[in-house]
Amino acid sequence: MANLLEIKNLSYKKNQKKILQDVNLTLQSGKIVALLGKNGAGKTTLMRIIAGIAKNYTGTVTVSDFSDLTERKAHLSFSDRLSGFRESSKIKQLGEFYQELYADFDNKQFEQLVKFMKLDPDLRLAQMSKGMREKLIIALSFSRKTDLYLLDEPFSGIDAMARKKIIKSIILWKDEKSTILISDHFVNEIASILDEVVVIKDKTIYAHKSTEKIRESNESIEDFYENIYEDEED
Ligand SMILES: Nc1ncnc2c1ncn2[C@@H]1O[C@H](COP(=O)(O)OP(=O)(O)OP(=O)(O)O)[C@@H](O)[C@H]1O
Repeated sequence: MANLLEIKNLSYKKNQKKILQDVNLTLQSGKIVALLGKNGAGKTTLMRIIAGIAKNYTGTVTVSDFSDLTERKAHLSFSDRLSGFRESSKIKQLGEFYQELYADFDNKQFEQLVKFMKLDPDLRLAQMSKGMREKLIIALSFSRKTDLYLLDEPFSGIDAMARKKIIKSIILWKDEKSTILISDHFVNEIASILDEVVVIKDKTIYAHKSTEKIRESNESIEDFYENIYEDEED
């Protein structure tokens, strides 16, 4: 099977401080993968590097065989908190904006996803709750037809119903060949849909295991993750 994401010997510093060191990670196509780690472990940083937003790293990052930044960006989608948009923008206007920005954006699919998420297309960003924003980010992300989806903490601070809706949409709208990397602090809420688990600890990829292997050894995914941090005190 083809490697969709390949990270080799990646290190990253910010203000002289080492944030990630010697990260190596290979993900194949068609997988749903959790990126786990406690606060400050480096999950967002790693996603920003893959997405080409954080640039001054050493090592190589390849997405669908593309390492060149422009080409790499065309083959991935990164949920970026909607920070670049005016608060007065309506949902449907964001759809139009994305359509101009990304050749692979399908506005029809966006309209369907917005409906599926029970969002009003005329709602403005300023009127939206955290959960509604997360749903919108998911709708925008999955309206692009791309190889790699990077979802940064899509479940933070949202209620159980919204979580279920997001998980359902991932299952329903995910293309067979695309790979999704989802960062979170907890794993239990997404455990059922995961193919693999990646844990960041001590500035690097501390563990990478398939959920099948974890379950084979009679361990729950949650225990597997918690055992990694067991001996640590905060
Ligand atoms: N702008 C910045 N300047 C300096 N250090 C930063 C900056 N942003 C993040 N860091 C540091 O980088 C490390 C990784 O942060 P990052 O946000 O990637 O972690 P995270 O795993 O996503 O955390 P969380 O779960 O809290 O979102 C932390 O030690 C943090 O202090």
